[in-house]
Amino acid sequence: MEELFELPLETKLRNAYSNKPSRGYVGQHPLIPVYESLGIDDAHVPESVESFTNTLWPQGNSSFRLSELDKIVRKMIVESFDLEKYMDEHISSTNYLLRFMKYDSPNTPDAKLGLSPHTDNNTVTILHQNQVEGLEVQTKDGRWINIQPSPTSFIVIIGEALRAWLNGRLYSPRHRVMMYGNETRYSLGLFSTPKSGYVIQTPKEMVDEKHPLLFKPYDHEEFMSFYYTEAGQRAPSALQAYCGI
Ligand SMILES: O=C(O)CCC(=O)C(=O)O
Ligand SMILES: [Fe+2]
Repeated sequence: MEELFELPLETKLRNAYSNKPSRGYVGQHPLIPVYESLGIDDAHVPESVESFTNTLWPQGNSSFRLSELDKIVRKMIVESFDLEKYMDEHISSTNYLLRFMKYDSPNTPDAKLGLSPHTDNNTVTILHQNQVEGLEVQTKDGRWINIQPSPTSFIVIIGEALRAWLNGRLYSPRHRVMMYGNETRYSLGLFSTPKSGYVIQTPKEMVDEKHPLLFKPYDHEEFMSFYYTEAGQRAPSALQAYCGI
């Protein structure tokens, strides 16, 4: 992964530009200048990953199978809520975005914001990073806890799309990246994301008197258009503002 970031910026931009938000190259943002990332769309489609990796590693590279881990996690969740009859639809209604991220070290005694606090809007996020700390997750009572990086584990984060589908039964935590010290941080995220045109609708089994319906059915891609508007960015919960009941 480090070689990837040794490419000149112009090459990365030329190779990886995308019109869709959070796909392709993202970086040079004045609020978080230490952050750069590269997102590969349709990361579960071998041809799309191959064409991307061929551009970056013409000498070849091993294939990514992280999507299997995502499916295992989602199947376990579906089973634990007795929603097996929705399994096929749940699994087949997502695409994958694979994103590489680079956070420059601040090289100052002060911490620097690497990525602003947010919840993930997609279904499930799987993260892995080099041995440089920085990811922090907010507890329900507002405390930030530091996630210790491990070379042998992945971090799984529940996204808002899954929270909405499960009518709030699972929590989608706010998280951020804070950079300290003088080491560059690299991370990799696989984001399972509802397909465009697929309407996320809470199964009736998840709704009862104790658990009234939280969100109207919604299309993720249309919600993302709202998310990037001023109203979406200002709302304490963009999903709540968009389709909350
Ligand atoms: O770099 C990380 O560890 C976190 C990235 C993240 O939260 C995101 O891209 O949504
Ligand atoms: Fe995130």
